[in-house]
Amino acid sequence: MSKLLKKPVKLALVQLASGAKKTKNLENARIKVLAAAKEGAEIIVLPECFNSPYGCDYFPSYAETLLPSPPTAEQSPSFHALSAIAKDAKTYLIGGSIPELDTKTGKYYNTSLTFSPRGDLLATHRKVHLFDIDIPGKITFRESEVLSPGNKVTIVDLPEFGKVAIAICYDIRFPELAMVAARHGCFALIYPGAFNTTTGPLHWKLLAQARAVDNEVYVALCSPARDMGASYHAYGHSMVVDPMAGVLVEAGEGEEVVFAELSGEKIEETRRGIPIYGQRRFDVYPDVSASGVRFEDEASEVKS
Ligand SMILES: O=C(O)CCC(=O)C(=O)O
Repeated sequence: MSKLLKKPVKLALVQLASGAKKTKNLENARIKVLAAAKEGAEIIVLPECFNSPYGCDYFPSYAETLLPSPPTAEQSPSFHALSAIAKDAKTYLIGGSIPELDTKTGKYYNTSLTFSPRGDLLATHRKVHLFDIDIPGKITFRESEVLSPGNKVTIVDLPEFGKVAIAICYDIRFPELAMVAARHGCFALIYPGAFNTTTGPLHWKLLAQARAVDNEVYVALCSPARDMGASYHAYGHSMVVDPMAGVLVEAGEGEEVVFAELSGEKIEETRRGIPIYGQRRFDVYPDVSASGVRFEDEASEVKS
């Protein structure tokens, strides 16, 4: 038996087409997740900002309150919808992300919620690295004008399988976060994400393969479907990459659900063949995963 992934698992990425109506997005997510569960998926992932259009202008009006946890249905319809979907699907559900307002501090976050097959909240990840870029003539985006960053690495134990790390979109550009998670025993790094038509073609697959090859783990990226009528054009191309950096599955641009089988043996085989885990030279450079890593949020109510 593999130490990292106790048994093979079928993962589904739901590349959802989200529009302006939150209730419709939640209902669509429900239909697609239940259908993926029927196909045998045991871990199902939704995209970044799956319940709203993506963009700084939308965060405040779509934001929901998650604390104190559990929130009421009025405070967070998405929390309750995701919990019910996971319970009805009887699968783990990594609920993409939603805009969150912490009413105590007045701060907004881009937040991912993970639920168990019984509908219990297992983890909350607030996007750690905010998407602030400026590529003249192409794309300027400043999440930090509205959002605040999260401040922890999020690792979730799925007892019958093993551990996964959850991070959001721009977080994938930071190899330290992935490295820390992988070195703490995750079999997969899962990123709900909404790249765009400028950086997507250049970096989406490259980053998925880079994080996989750096760490010899599975990497899964789940995007919204592309909507050319929206103000932000998501890249699509949700994908799962294996520990050897091979692309197992890649969606197109429209609404689609893709599946991949993950096995612990593939991780072991990769690490036997290219044994970097025993070859690191911490006498030459420091082990960044060894100390100073934060796994708990400062706000103690935010579940790790
Ligand atoms: O890193 C990129 O190019 C895109 C990131 C992004 O879209 C996001 O963080 O939402």
